[in-house]
Amino acid sequence: MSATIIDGKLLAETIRQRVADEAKRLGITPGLTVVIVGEDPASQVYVRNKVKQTEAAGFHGSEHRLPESTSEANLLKLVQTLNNDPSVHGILVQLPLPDHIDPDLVIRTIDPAKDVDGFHPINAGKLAVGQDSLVPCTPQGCILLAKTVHPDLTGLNAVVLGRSNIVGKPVAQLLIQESATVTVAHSKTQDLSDVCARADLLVAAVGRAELVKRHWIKPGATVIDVGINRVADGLGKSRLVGDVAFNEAKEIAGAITPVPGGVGPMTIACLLANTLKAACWAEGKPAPTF
Ligand SMILES: Nc1nc2c(c(=O)[nH]1)N[C@@H](CN(C=O)c1ccc(C(=O)N[C@@H](CCC(=O)O)C(=O)O)cc1)CN2
Repeated sequence: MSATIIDGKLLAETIRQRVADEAKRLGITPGLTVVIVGEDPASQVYVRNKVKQTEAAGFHGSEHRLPESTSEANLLKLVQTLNNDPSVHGILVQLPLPDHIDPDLVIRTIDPAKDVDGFHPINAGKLAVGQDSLVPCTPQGCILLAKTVHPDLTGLNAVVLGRSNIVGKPVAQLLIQESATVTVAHSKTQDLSDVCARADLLVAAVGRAELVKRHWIKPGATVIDVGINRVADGLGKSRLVGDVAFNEAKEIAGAITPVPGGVGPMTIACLLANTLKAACWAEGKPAPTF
């Protein structure tokens, strides 16, 4: 039997609409500023889409496009300026940054109350101890997608494949908050495929194209594929694939997210939700949840 395909594009549209409606109801115009350094083509597209979708939600969106040669000091100065600008509720510095800039230092310089990526150590710490915080967007998206299949994640055996600060660790924290039983697996895990094959819910966030094969998946499991890997299609062009070998996985999984059209679109929808949350906090209004 073939798995249910979880439609991330559709859910992202629904979330974006709800976020826009809530902002209107609250009488708030959230402001998001996106900073990009350099010419990475994929980043250019993501930033364009972020600003476009921000404006489509009725928010104020702006961008700073800086040349590859921008010094770390100048980028930090810009972040400080944005920290001090009351019309900016959310600041996002697009990753990856050029090699001469330390991303951790940049992230630590963003005011945690405006850190709509949720990457600042203060926000990561709050998430770890279960305090309300700005939560990283892709992990939030993973949970919302998983909940379309399992509205209650309590007691599910969840395996998170990947341990990055941006996806793996926060997804694991969110799943713990949802009372799932969580295993974090990674490239050094022994019997990796067997560990994954015990999961009722498998979140693949390892950044390796089509690593997860059919026999890594428990029959009927829900598979959330975070990977976005560009590979050659053999015809001189390229195509996007996830961390899961989708065609074989969908024959055994109960439900699965596609790539593209799964987790990716949820990242920007959750970014708008975080921007509204930051704006509500700044204006002393209760922040809605989605
Ligand atoms: N500061 C940040 N940098 C980066 C983040 C992030 O959350 N914050 N995440 C990724 C890139 N990213 C957002 O920035 C992102 C990636 C993918 C998508 C998306 O919608 N993907 C589509 C396919 C798009 C395509 O054709 O290339 C999909 O999966 O359907 C949105 C946002 C790294 N940097």
